[in-house]
Amino acid sequence: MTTSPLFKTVCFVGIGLIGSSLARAMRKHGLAERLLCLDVCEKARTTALALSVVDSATGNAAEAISEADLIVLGAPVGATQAVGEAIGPHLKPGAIVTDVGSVKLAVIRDLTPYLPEGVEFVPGHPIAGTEHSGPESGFAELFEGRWQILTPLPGCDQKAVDKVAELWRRVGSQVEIMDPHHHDKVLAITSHLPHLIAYTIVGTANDLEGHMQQEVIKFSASGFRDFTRIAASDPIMWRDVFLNNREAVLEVLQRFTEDLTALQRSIRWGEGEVLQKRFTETRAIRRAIIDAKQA
Ligand SMILES: NC(=O)c1ccc[n+]([C@@H]2O[C@H](COP(=O)([O-])OP(=O)(O)OC[C@H]3O[C@@H](n4cnc5c(N)ncnc54)[C@H](O)[C@@H]3O)[C@@H](O)[C@H]2O)c1
Ligand SMILES: O=C(O)C(=O)C[C@]1(C(=O)O)C=C[C@@H](O)C=C1
Repeated sequence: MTTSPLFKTVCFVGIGLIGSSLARAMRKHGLAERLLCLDVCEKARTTALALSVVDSATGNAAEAISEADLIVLGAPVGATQAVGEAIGPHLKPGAIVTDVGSVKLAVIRDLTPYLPEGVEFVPGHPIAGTEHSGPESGFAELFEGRWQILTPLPGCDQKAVDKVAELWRRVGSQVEIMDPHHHDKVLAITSHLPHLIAYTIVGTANDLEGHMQQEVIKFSASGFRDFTRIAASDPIMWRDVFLNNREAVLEVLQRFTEDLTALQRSIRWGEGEVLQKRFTETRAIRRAIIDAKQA
């Protein structure tokens, strides 16, 4: 469905999987008059242009930013300070800046010092993605039926928050407003820890002796295959997530390690009822998630 444009000129800073998916969705729904991108990677710029994801692509911040009404930051979260430094001097009064970073407190900390008066920042995080990266991997439907979390700071202009929320609703997402600190704690358990576990288990399998490694690939059962999908996620993006949500991840990892040790003990001592009770509880959680999706 095509609707009236919400923004005149939109600039994506980082036109990878997420930036290019949002650009495609905005084009599909007619939400902007002009789509630009600023990316440090020439290949990403060329690909985004060749695929008509954007109308114009540049590595020059002044050119990209000075006319933009909405700026969407889609670079790895560890690049936020560099992005702030590059775009800050060129932001026009009245512009809205938003981001899609998987971590919120660190992005707010690293970007805010570079934002001039009269520019509103509405931090955001789409709970949608894949293990692929780059503009060639994006698709317009990525955000349909998914959550978009916004973590505006006190004092942020409500009109800017409403406009960014409207953008995400129009690309098919459901919007939730959350405190950034709470966001980082919730995502540490629902997204960051699962990725760490996947990286670990696939790494452990890879460290096995040569003949065992071959068997792992040959007989990879579906449970392990699911882990390998997650473990194929972008190394730079995930390095930055762990370094920038250190406290929340370490806290939840501590609890996870204790729970794992308790299960290890139950296996050692043959406590079948303990294992069965735990697995019954976790099966109920899976079913509740599926039911909530279907509701
Ligand atoms: N991949 C996911 O599943 C997913 C889901 C939700 C949110 N996110 C978040 O979205 C952001 C982008 O992730 P992605 O998967 O699209 O990454 P990606 O690797 O596909 O794209 C990132 C792009 O940013 C560019 N970039 C890097 N540094 C830059 C800089 N200083 N200035 C301009 N461009 C720069 C890169 O060249 C690349 O084109 C990350 O912050 C990530 O945490 C990712
Ligand atoms: O489906 C996947 O591949 C994802 O990992 C997506 C996923 C997630 O953990 O759910 C990954 C990182 C995000 O910041 C948001 C979404």
